[in-house]
Amino acid sequence: MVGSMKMEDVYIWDLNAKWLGITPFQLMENAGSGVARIIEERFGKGLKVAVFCGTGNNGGDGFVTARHLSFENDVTVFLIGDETKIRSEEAKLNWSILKNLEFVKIKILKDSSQVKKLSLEEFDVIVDALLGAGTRGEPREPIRSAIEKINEYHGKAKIVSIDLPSGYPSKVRVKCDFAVTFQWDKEEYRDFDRVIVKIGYPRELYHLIGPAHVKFAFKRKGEHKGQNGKILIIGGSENYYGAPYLAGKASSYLVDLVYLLTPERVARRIDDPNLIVREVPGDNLRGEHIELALELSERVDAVVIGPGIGTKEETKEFVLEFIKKVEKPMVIDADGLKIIAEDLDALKNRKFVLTPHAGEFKLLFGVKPGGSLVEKSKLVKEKAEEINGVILLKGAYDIVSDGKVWLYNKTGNRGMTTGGTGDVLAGVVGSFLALGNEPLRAASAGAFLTGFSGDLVYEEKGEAFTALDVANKIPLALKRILEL
Ligand SMILES: NC(=O)C1=CN([C@@H]2O[C@H](COP(=O)(O)OP(=O)(O)OC[C@H]3O[C@@H](n4cnc5c(N)ncnc54)[C@H](O)[C@@H]3O)[C@@H](O)[C@H]2O)[C@H](O)CC1
Ligand SMILES: [K+]
Repeated sequence: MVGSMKMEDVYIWDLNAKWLGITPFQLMENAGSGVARIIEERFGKGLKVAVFCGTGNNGGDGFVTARHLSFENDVTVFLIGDETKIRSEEAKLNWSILKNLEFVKIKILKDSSQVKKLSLEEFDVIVDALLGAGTRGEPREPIRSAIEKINEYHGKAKIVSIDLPSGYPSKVRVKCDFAVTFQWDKEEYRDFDRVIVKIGYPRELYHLIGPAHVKFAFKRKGEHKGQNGKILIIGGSENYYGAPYLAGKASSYLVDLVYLLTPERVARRIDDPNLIVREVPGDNLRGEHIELALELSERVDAVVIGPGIGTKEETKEFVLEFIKKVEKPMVIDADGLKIIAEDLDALKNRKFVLTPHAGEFKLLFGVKPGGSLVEKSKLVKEKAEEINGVILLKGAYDIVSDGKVWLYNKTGNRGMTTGGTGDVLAGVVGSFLALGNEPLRAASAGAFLTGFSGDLVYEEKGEAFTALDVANKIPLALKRILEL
């Protein structure tokens, strides 16, 4: 069991499950049949059952439960609300199926006066499918009266809530004997007895990075200029100018302001109006440029350090000093990784994502990742825990870990081995940091979005494409993901 889950995780798994092709119809069928099975296991058959349904998908689960219990039990469905309010396709389908059955009694109660008049003496079991995860605020009428009506029979009939006691977490909630909840034990659902049933999610969903990670990471802090993330890219040297440019280009699609700190000869080669280039004299960044770099870092939300920065002695001093002093979350990539490999202590109390490929991983940790996905993820998790930060190990499947959980990303293709896609990735991960995400989310979303952009380029061009193609495909990739 992977500990307790946050609701946000559940929404992410839901969305990624859909991306895998698992439909809400399957989930609702499995949910409702799971509840029916638990009821029959616990209370037998030949029961008089009342199923109280709302007009959301919690109610939809109730429709399915009623169908599964019908005929062998005497089932009455109470729809609390107007049937035209049933809105999801899956709930509508299950409602119409129910209405076609002869052996299910249906009562539609639209207002609370009708509900208050109800007597439920005859029922052995009352199923509460009024409200579930979609509850917003205190229960409103007529649902409220239905909750109060059910509670009149607490201790007389068996009361089984679907997913959670309706009304929860407000104090007006169903006093159920237990709730049947789905697939994982949400930490928000703690103070009631519950039975967990699986409803079709593959367990590996906990480890799969999907489009939902990008959707949640691409939150826009505010709609005003400059509130949507500012990033500083530090890189370039006498023999590399493309790397910092690619990282900056990728970032320019995701955040509002992109600063680029680079030696003058690199700066002269970059004439992209989206990038605010700050140059230092000479061929390489070195110790005397620390102050400028730190001063610039104060203006941004996140930093990417390493693309094309080179490994001259003078540059090593600059990189290590900067990493120790910077106050912002950062991505350390490429030559930056080679430099800190000599002094991992520089990472103490820092907030960072390392983005090594297998060779850089070996340089950092003395062991080359190999074997199965699980073996590699175990190694990445172990090293991430050791350095107390996030590692994104690039590969056919990228592996991301913060030392507590591990995730893998399947997007991307063979064409991505072209030089520079690592720089694009570093810029994308840095941008998600700049948008306010924790390192694990930033790395996960960055891996998915970069690979997905590469997949869109592959669809268009086959394997012969450049890293700049990948960077320029980010807007379309993001659009596709946000539409899912
Ligand atoms: N992925 C899963 O885990 C699955 C969940 N299923 C079930 O779906 C519900 C969540 O369904 P949703 O439609 O989002 O919301 P609800 O049915 O819980 O409620 C929405 C419904 O109720 C009205 N409403 C909201 N707040 C209130 C209120 N305070 N008072 C009165 N009415 C309220 C709102 O207008 C809607 O009409 C989840 O709990 C599971 O049971 C899937 O079926 C299986 C997979
Ligand atoms: K419920």
